[in-house]
Amino acid sequence: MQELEERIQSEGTVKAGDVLKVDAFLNHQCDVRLFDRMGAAWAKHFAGKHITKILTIEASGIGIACVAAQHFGNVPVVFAKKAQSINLDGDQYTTTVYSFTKQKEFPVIVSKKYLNAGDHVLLIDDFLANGKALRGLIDLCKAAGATVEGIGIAVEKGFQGGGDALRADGYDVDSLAIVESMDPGTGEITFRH
Ligand SMILES: O=P(O)(O)OC[C@H]1O[C@H](OP(=O)(O)OP(=O)(O)O)[C@H](O)[C@@H]1O
Ligand SMILES: O=c1[nH]c(=O)c2nc[nH]c2[nH]1
Repeated sequence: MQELEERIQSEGTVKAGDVLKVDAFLNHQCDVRLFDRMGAAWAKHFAGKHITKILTIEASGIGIACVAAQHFGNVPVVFAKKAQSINLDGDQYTTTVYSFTKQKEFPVIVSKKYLNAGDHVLLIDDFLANGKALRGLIDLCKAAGATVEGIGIAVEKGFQGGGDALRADGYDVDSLAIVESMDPGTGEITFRH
C-alpha cells in the first residue's frame, strides 16, 4: 500500500534492536482515516472469504481492527487480553506470547463465549515481526475449532521471518507494507514489492 509506505518513510524512525517507530500514526497516535483505507485494502484482498469475526491482540491491534471491521459487514471484533482480570469470567482459551516491544512473556486470553467452532476468523494486527503474537492467536483459534481465513497486517518486518513462516504454513498473509531492510545508523528503510 503506497500510502502506508510513504507514511513510514516520512514519519517512521528506525531504532536499535530492529524496532521501527511509527507511533505518530499507527500505534500511539492513530490516523483513523488511514486505518479506514487499510481496512478497504484488506477487504479487497480477502473479498470472497466468509468472515464472521475479527480477532486481534492487545493493545495496538484493537483500533485498527475496529475500523477495519466496517469493511467486513461490521463483524464483531474480539481482542485477546494480555492479563487476567476480574472482568474475565467463565471458561477461557489461554496461551502465552512473548511480546516484542515489552520483552517479556504474557498470557493471552479469550473468553470461550467469544470464539467458537464455526467462526471464520480474520486476524488483524499492527505489526508482524517474529510471528509470536499471531502464532498465539492461531493457537486460540485452533483450541476453539475456529477457522483462520486470513491475516491482515499493517507493517511486516520481512527480515524477521515471521510472515514467511506463516505463508509457508499455508496462511494467507496480507501485509500492507513489508519492510525488507532498515538501518538504524542511516535511517534508510527499503520495502519488498
Ligand atoms: O510478530 P511478533 O514478533 O509477535 O511481533 C508483533 C507483535 O508485537 C507487538 O505487540 P507488543 O506486545 O510488542 O506491543 P503492543 O502492546 O503495543 O501491541 C505488535 O502489536 C504485535 O502484536
Ligand atoms: O512499534 C512497533 N515497532 C516494531 O518494530 C515492532 N515489532 C513488533 N511490534 C512492533 N511495534
